Amino acid sequence: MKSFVIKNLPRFQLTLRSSLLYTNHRPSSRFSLSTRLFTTGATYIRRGKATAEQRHKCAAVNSNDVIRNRNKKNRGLVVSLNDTVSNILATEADSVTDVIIVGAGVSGAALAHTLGKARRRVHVIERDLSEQDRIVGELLQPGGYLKLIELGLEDCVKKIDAQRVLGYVLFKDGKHTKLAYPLETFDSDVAGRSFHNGRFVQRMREKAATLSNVRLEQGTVTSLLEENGTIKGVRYRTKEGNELRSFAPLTIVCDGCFSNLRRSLCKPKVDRLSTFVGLVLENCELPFANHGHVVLADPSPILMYPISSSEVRCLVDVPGQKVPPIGNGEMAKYLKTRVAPQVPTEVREAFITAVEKGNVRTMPNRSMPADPIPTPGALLLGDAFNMRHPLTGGGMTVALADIVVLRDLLKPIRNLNDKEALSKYIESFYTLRKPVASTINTLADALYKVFLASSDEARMEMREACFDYLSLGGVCSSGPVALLSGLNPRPLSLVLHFFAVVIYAVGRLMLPFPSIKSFWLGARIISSAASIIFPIMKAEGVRQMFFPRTIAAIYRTPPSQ
Ligand SMILES: Cc1cc2nc3c(=O)[nH]c(=O)nc-3n(C[C@H](O)[C@H](O)[C@H](O)COP(=O)(O)OP(=O)(O)OC[C@H]3O[C@@H](n4cnc5c(N)ncnc54)[C@H](O)[C@@H]3O)c2cc1C
Repeated sequence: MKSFVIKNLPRFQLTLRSSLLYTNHRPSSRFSLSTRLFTTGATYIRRGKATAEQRHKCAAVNSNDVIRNRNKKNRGLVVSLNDTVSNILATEADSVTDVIIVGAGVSGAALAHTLGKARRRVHVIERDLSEQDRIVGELLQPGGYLKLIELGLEDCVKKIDAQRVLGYVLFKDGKHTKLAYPLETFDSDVAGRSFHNGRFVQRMREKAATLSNVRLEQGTVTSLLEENGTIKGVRYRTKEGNELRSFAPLTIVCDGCFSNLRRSLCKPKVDRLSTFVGLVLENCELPFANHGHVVLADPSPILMYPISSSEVRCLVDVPGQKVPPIGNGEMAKYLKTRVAPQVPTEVREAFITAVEKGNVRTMPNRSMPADPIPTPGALLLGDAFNMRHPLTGGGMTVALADIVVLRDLLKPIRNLNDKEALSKYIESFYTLRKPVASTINTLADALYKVFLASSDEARMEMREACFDYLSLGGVCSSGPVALLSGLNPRPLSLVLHFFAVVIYAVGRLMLPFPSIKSFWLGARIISSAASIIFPIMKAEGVRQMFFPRTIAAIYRTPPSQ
């Protein structure tokens, strides 16, 4: 059997058996234009299994551009199929692809491997298969690592110079407090991991591509194909500019935080909270090895953690919608004069050197509660579906936890063309994922607001109390850290700790003797805390978060096989 090497995966070249279809990467002379234009038919032709009828259908599709654009404005990038052709396509596609995955980032790559291992025929379409250099998704919480193990992907954090993370250190006004992950009851291998996101994703893509039933293709999905309210597949553009279509009974959209395709599958309420300014610090040692560092700076937190044995990622939060422009030097000035004096002295020089080197990147920090529009044949996953502030590094943990839930739910469905069963399982997915996802989301957004510096005395009292509460140790630190790390993401525990901080903040104002001023400040702290947490919980869905059993769902737990 022949092998093909995908050349645009420089770090981990993917070697694929010739039975897989890689339209983009094949010597074009070996394939006719129609073969390259319609991948589904092409698979058959390539394998020499195409019947005359199938060849005919394939040609018919290529010669008929029957896609109409209906309600594009209101529905997002969704186009409708002409009935006749879609029937032909359904017959073709049913026998070839079970699941189309849009995007092979953290979610898409992990999902491709997971569904491939479950013997689904998967077609992954990813815009850029080369190794990305990004400032996102670089710290995987231990809870996320446990999910990686459940998915059999833990080896993807090996051989990429990933660093073990054992907890956090919080810095505030010259003081610091160490918060260890509660890992005592776990295997010694379990810990957080920090790494270059691109290396991690590339390892997962590589692993998915080793499965003969996973087809990884470089292309940009431009729209979802819909017929009578059911998503039938996608339309995409290859690297060479060819417009192709792919069809499957289930399309899972994992196109990340800037998703163009989410609009028809959810009601996106995106809130831009702040911006992370990312730098890489070289040749320096963090004050506490193997720990994430969070500085409660003014106006907002600074994060640091190792991403390799010689590099430290520094993410400076800039609140609001705007950041100082990079081009005219204002950003460098801001970082040197306002931020540098607040970073720990051990890394200050490396911080200034990194600013002067000029490799400064920015990324918006956005929050978006999951609000799906249940649509037969399609599903959103990852940041396309749900986002939270990245302060707590929860995004990958939520995505991987969702994949575990989805994998278990889909297991009993042998035929994904059974639309009714598929829709019911997918609806159960929205309910089953909620307690874990909404706990991590609520904690991230609430903690970010608590950690912001403010001119409001009540907010500053709350910030101070939160730092002191976490410094108390025992359950006061292990409880919140278990939530943050994804080791024990329970909504009730989150609410208890949040209000324990509020009571602690108010209680100490009353000592040694309460005064009218302290009563008034205490009332403002309570009101301010409520104004932080209740809107987030409302957006997440109080009922789904705390009382998922009251929501109609066909399965409360993944059905036994
Ligand atoms: C600044 C910042 C820092 C973060 N840090 C952390 C952290 O430390 N830890 C953590 O757990 N989370 C972190 N997150 C969140 C984390 O990055 C995301 O939750 C995670 O990457 C989501 O994975 P995803 O697969 O949904 O999206 P992505 O990983 O972004 O993948 C999306 C993929 O889809 C592809 N794509 C997009 N459009 C198309 C298209 N039309 N057709 C084909 N392919 C397409 C893209 O090329 C990309 O490969 C951070 C987020 C931000 C903003």
